[in-house]
Amino acid sequence: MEITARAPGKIILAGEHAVVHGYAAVASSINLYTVVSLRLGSEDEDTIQLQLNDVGLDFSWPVERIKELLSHLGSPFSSTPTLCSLETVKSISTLIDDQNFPDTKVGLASGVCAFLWLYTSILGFKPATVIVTSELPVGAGLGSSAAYCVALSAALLAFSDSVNLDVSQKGWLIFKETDIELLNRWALEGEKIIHGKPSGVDNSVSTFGNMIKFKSGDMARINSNMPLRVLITNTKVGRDTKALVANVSARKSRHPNAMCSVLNAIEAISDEWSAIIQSHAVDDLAENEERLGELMEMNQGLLLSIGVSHASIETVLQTTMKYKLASKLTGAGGGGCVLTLLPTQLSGAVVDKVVEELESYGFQCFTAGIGGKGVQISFETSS
Ligand SMILES: Nc1ncnc2c1ncn2[C@@H]1O[C@H](COP(=O)(O)OP(=O)(O)OP(=O)(O)O)[C@@H](O)[C@H]1O
Ligand SMILES: C[C@@](O)(CCO)CC(=O)[O-]
Ligand SMILES: [Mg+2]
Repeated sequence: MEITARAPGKIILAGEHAVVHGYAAVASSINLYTVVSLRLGSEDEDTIQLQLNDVGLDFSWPVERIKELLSHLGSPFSSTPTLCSLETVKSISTLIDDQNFPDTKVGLASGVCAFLWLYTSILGFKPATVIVTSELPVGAGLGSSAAYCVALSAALLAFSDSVNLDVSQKGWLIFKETDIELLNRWALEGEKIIHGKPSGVDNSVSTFGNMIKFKSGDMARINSNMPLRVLITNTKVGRDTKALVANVSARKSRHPNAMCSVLNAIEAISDEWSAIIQSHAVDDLAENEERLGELMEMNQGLLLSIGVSHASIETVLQTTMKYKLASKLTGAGGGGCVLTLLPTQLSGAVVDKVVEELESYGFQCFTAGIGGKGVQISFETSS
């Protein structure tokens, strides 16, 4: 039997980085997905195979070799999301080294490590083939790591003893409430391997979908009363969330008072964002869009002050500013993607001009549906 799971990416509208330190953030799912298909039993019966199509990597581990390094952990323990210890990361790294991991792709090794941890913890040592494909740019601020961990956790849990699913149902299905909490906790353990110190906002919005406000591990759903349109510009400058998060923490320990003031200011922006977006005053749409734009500009200024902007991001800001449009980086920054608010009254001709100018720098612009469903699974064989 084959199972397919899909999990959405996300945009952070306000509060990235601050959220790692316990301050509020506002995030929304987008309709771009990472898809994981999982078939138990592999062509070669005694292996666990992983195919990462977007990054051109293929792995095949003999089950016996994985057991040799990890069976002392007593897996599977699918109902108990558990931190992957440093010692286990070392054992898993040996499994990755066995596969002659290409030096040029070494940044992707933590994702493979997260796979092996989630796989063996949830399903133990059953042979299988797992294929990952994504519509999200990998490592560009749209939550590709969270979507990867959430979709993997969903596919693995669907085959575990810990969740109850009706395999006869057709189409995309959602998990029951208790099962989805378990899934989200496993995805967070995967994110910890990739990010080091994730706040949990990315995996939560990918798991539950919609728009959320997130603070210190707690999530509140936001019911948006405003149409929201943003342009996403991928600067294509590669970056790594783990390093950026670590840099912000280091700056915070060097300048605790100044950094706390900045992070508090970011939280005030997240609070105002969520209040405006939920406001019922539909007559004030243009005014509210203006206020959101101002908040985005302020948030971007504060993100610059904590050291996570980049020359490419500044180029996007200067370009959109010429058209009086507000922008901010989204996700960890340091390159990656930038959001530009597109007010309802903005003409298509202006949007086309902005996109043309941004793309002349080699950036890639696109739009995405905001606030759709979270993780889903299907028992129908993908074509
Ligand atoms: N489709 C995929 N195939 C393989 N690995 C992936 C995939 N998507 C994500 N990853 C893993 O996630 C890592 C990128 O995560 P990272 O957190 O740096 O960026 P992001 O999640 O896209 O951005 P942000 O955290 O700012 O939202 C990759 O290096 C890889 O290990
Ligand atoms: C930079 C960060 O705040 C958001 C990354 O999308 C990290 C996190 O919250 O885990
Ligand atoms: Mg990430």
